[in-house]
Amino acid sequence: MNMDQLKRQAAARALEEVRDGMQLGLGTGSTAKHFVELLGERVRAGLKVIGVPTSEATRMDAERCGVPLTTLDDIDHLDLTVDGADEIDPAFNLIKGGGGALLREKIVAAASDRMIVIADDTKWVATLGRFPLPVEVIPFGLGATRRAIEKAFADCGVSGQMAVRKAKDGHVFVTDGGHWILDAHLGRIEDPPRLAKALSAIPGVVEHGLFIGLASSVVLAGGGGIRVIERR
Ligand SMILES: O=C[C@H](O)[C@H](O)[C@H](O)COP(=O)(O)O
Repeated sequence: MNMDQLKRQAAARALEEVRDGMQLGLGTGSTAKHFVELLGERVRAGLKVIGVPTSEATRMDAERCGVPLTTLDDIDHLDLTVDGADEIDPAFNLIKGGGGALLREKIVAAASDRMIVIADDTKWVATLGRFPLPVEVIPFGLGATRRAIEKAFADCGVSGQMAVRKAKDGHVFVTDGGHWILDAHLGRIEDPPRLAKALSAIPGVVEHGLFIGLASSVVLAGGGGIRVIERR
């Protein structure tokens, strides 16, 4: 089974948790895209749900698949968010934002009663940090913000190169919110909650890709089958 089939399997398992009438957060990325497609099939077969997309890309996918959409201004909570991740550790800390959607993803996950993370099992790691940590920043004052981030890294005992993310065309990648992303190559993040707190305190940082205390369960698809792990 190839990686894409594993991602679809994880998405299909998460779909089993969806009930009629649910208000859903719809994640972003290649794994979440499978979930939106499978959800669309169920909607076309009569399932009644409404979704809040975490990116313009997901909004377009959901519209294409016939999933009805709303916003967090029009509903007061979400029952369940299903989203992918770039890394997941045993404490259910996540790195997200490889696709640049971390800000809306975090807003949606935080507004949700439950978050199911769907992934192939290569995303499950002992320690976060091999995947570069995305930090979404305001372009204004970037030099000062960068120095503040470096100081936060040093205070938290991590270090590594940071680079402004580029799009495929070589131009700076701009998020759905009009911001830029610094990708920090840290290698190991020993204390993700501490680093998350330090980054959140920096004025030019809009959001960062450390998701702490948001995931309720993880669905991992691998060669040996599906594993569902619940947060204790
Ligand atoms: O911004 C992107 C999201 O955080 C994705 O959920 C994450 O990058 C995982 O994406 P994929 O399922 O494509 O590996």
